[in-house]
Amino acid sequence: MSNTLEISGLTKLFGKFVAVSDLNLTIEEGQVYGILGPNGSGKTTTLGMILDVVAPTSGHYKWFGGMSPIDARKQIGAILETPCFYPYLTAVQNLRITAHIKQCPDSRIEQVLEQVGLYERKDDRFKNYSLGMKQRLSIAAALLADPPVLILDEPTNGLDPQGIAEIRQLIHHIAAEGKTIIMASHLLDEVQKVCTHFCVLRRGHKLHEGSVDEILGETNEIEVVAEDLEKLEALLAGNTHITKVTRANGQLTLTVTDQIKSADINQYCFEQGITLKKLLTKTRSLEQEFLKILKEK
Ligand SMILES: Nc1ncnc2c1ncn2[C@@H]1O[C@H](COP(=O)(O)OP(=O)(O)OP(=O)(O)O)[C@@H](O)[C@H]1O
Repeated sequence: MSNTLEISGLTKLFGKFVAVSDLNLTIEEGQVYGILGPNGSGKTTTLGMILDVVAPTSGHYKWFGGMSPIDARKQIGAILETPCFYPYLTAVQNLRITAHIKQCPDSRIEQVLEQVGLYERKDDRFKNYSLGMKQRLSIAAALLADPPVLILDEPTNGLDPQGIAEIRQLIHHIAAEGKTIIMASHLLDEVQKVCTHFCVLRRGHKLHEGSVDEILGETNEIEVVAEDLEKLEALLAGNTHITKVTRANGQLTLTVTDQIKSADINQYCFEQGITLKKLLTKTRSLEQEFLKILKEK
C-alpha cells in the first residue's frame, strides 16, 4: 500500500494558543482513517491544514508521495462545513452548478446521486430534504470529480439515528470502492463502526494511533449463565484456568487465562453435568480503550 498522506511535525498556533502540536501521521491508501478527539482538540484545524486552507505554523505534509498542492487538491473531495446549496433548486440543479465549478461532466450528476441513494429524490428541492439527505447531497458533491480521497468533518453531526446509520453505510460503500477516507469525529462509537485506523488527539497532541481491529478484539472475560448458578459458581471456582469469578445480575463473569477459551468452558461444564444457557466472550469497546489511553497519558 502506498502512502496517501504523510504529516510530519505539523503545528498550528493561534497567537500563543497551541491548536495542533508536532503532529506526525501516515495515512495509507484505502484506509478509513478517523481523527478522534473531544471538541477543541484540533481535528478541524488539522483537516484545514492538510487541505491548504489553514497555514501551518511549522511542519509539513505530503500528499501522494509529494504531489504539488494544486494537483493534490484535485484528488480530494472534502466537506469541512455544510456546503451552500440553493434551497429552491433541486438536487440535480444544485449539482449542475458544482459540476460546472469543478469542471466535471454533467453525466457524473446522476451517478453520484445514485451512489448516495438520492436518485429517486433528485428532482426535489433542496429545502425539502431532511438533514441526512442534505448531508448525503454534500457527499455527492464531493464525489463529483471521482476523487480517490474523501475528507469529512464530523459527518453525522446533528443527524437522527436513521440519518447516522445511512451516512455510516454510505461511508462503508465508498470505502469498499477503494477510496481513502479521512474523517474527524468526537464519537468513539462512530470511529469504531466506520474506521479501519484512527488517532486520538487531545489539546492538539496525538495520544495514540493504530488500527481499530488491533485495539478491539476479545478480552479474557467470559460471561456464563446456567439454571443453577450456585452449582456453576462452585464448579468454575475450582478451575485452575479461571482466575476470578464474579457473580452479579444473574450471571457469572469469569476472568480466564490465555490457556482456556469459551469452547473449553462449555465442554468442561457439560462434562460436569451443567448445561450453559449463556456463554459470551466479552469484546473490548473503543470507549474502554479510549478511557484507558486518556488515563495512561
Ligand atoms: N481561527 C482561530 N483563532 C483562534 N483559535 C482558534 C481558531 N480556530 C480554532 N481555534 C482554537 O483551536 C482549538 C482547536 O480547534 P478545532 O476546531 O481544530 O478543534 P476540533 O477538535 O475540530 O473541535 P470541534 O469538534 O469543536 O470543531 C480550539 O480551542 C479552537 O477554539
